[in-house]
Amino acid sequence: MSNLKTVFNNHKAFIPFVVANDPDFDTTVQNVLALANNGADIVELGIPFSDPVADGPVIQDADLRAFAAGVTPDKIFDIVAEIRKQSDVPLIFLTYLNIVFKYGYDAFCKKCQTLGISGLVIPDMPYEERDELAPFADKYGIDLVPLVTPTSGHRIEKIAKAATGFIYVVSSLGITGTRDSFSQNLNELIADIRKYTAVPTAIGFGIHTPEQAYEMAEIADGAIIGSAIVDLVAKHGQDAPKYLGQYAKEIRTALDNQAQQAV
Ligand SMILES: O=P(O)(O)OC[C@@H](O)[C@@H](O)c1c[nH]c2ccccc12
Repeated sequence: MSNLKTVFNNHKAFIPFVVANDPDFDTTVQNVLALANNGADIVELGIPFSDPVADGPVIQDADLRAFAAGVTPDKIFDIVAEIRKQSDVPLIFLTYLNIVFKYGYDAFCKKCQTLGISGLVIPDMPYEERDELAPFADKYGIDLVPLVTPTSGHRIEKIAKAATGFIYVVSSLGITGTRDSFSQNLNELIADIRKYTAVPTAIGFGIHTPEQAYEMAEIADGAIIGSAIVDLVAKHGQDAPKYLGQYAKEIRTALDNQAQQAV
C-alpha cells in the first residue's frame, strides 16, 4: 500500500489532473510543480490515449496536443523523473488499461514504484477485471484506485472492500467536463461506501469553482479537478504554470475553509 491514504489525515485533499506532455514536456513538469507548490495534495497525471471513452472534448483535445508533441509512455516516465528531482508530491496516473497491458503489467508497475507513482486510476477496468493487474500492483506497492458512480449500486460493497489509497467517486453520469450540478445522491453514495471501508473518498467530474470544491468537501474527503485545469493549459500554453498556481491557491483556500467549518 502506498502513501496516498495518509494525505487525507485531518485534511481535505485537493487532487488536480493534467494531461502528461500537454502542451510539451517542460510545461508539464512546471504545471505539476506549480500545482504541488500551491496546495495540491496528489497530482493526477493523465496518460494520453487514442480512444479515451470516458473523456469529454477538453481532455480529448489535450490528448491530441500531447500526441502532436510526441508523447509515449517512456517520455511520461521521463517527465515524472524530472518532477521527482524537484518535488515529492504524491502522484497517480490516470490511464486506460490498454496502455498498461501493452507496456506489460509487471514492467509498468515496477516503473511506477521506481519513480514514486503511488496509484493508478483506470476508468475502463471494471472491478471484475482487476485481478489481472492487481497482483503486479500489490507486488510493487501501487494502489488501484477504484471508481464508484451513482449507478454502482450493489457492486459498491465489493469495490469498497478491495479499495486501497482512496476511492474516486464520480459526481454524475457521463464524461469528464465542467458541470453546474451534480448527482443528487452523493451523500447516500458516500454513506454507502463508508459502511464497508475507512478508505478516504474524493469526488471528481464537473468540479470547477471554489464553491463547488467546498460543497464536495462537505460530503467527501477530497475534490478532483481535471477539465477546468486542462482548459487553463489550453488557453495559456507555456504560460500555464502561473495560472495553475493561482487557481490551485483558490481551491486550496476553499477546501481549508470547509475543513475549518467542520471542526
Ligand atoms: O475533467 P473533470 O470533469 O474535472 O473530471 C476529472 C477528471 O478530468 C480526471 O480525473 C479524469 C480525466 N480523465 C478521466 C477519465 C475517467 C475518469 C476520470 C478522469
